[in-house]
Amino acid sequence: MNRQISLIGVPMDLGQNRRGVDMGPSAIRYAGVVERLKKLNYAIEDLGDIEIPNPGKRPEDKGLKNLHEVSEGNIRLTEIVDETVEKGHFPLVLGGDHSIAIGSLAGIAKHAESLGVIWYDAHGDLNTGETSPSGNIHGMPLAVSLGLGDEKLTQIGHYAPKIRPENIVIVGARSLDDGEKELIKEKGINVYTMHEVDRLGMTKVMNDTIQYLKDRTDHVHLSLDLDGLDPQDAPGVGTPVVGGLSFRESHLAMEMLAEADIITSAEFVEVNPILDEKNKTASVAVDLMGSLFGEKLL
Ligand SMILES: NC(=[NH2+])NCCC[C@H](N)C(=O)O
Ligand SMILES: [Mn+2]
Ligand SMILES: [Mn+2]
Repeated sequence: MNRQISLIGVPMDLGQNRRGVDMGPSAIRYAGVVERLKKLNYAIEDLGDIEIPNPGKRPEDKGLKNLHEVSEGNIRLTEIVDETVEKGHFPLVLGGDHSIAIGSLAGIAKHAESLGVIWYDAHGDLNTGETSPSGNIHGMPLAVSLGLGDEKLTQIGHYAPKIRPENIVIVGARSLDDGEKELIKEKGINVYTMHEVDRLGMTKVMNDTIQYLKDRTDHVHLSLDLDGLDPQDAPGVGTPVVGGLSFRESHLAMEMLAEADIITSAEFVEVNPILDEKNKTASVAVDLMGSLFGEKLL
C-alpha cells in the first residue's frame, strides 16, 4: 500500500434531498481517522474540505437536481484528486453524498490504463436523468462514469468514459431501479447482490472480485457507500435499505483488500451525522478504513 495518504473532504449534500451529509467529512475526522491511520505508520496530509457552491435558485436542469452546483463541486474534486495522484499520494476522499464519485473517478481515471472499481453499496447508482425516480444525482455517478447522462457531468475532466463496464464490481446491491437493471444486463456489469453474498459468503465474493480485478486492471478504486452496510450497523445514511452487509462482513472485505494490496484510491460516502446515532456511522467508516489500510488485532 502507498504509505502517503491525502485526505480530501467533500462536504457535498446537493446530490440528494436530506440535509446533513455535508457534515460527513467533519464527523469522520472527529471519529479519529487521522490518528487511526497515523498509528498504522502512514504519512497523512489532510487537505481539508473543498468548497461546494451554494445551491442556486436555478430551475431544475432537465430533472437533475442542483446539476450546476454538483458539476462545479466535482470539477474541483477532479483537480485535487488528479494532483494527489500526480504527486504519488493515495487519495482518500471523505463524503458527502455519492455524487462525488464522479469527481473522484474523473481525477483518477486519467492515471490508469485500465481502472477497476469496487462499488460497495445497497444501490447501483446507475441512473440517468431519464431513468432516475428521484432526480438525485447521488443515484447516478456510476452511469456518469460510464459516459451516460448529462454532459455537464460526463464531460468533467474533458474525457469520457472514465471506466469500462466490465471493470466494475458492485457488492451488496439490494435496491435497483428498473432502468438500472436493464443497464446492468445490457453492459454486463458484475453485481454481487445480497443474494450472492448470502449464498457464497463474503470470503468467496471478495476472493473472486480480487482475482477478477487483478487480472484486468492496473488501478482499483474502492467507492464505499455506508448504506451498503445494514442500517443496524450504519444508521446515519440518507437512503437506508434493510437486509444489508454486516459490520463483520464489511471488515472481512476490507481486510481481504488490504491483504491483496490492490486498492489505489478510496472514498467513503453518505455519512450523515444528523441521521446518525452518536456518530456511530462515522466511527464504522473509520473502523473500516483501519482494516482497509492494514490494521490487525495480532
Ligand atoms: N448513493 C446513494 N445512496 N444512492 C441512492 C439512490 C436511490 C435511487 N436509486 C435513486 O436513484 O434515487
Ligand atoms: Mn447507496
Ligand atoms: Mn451510493
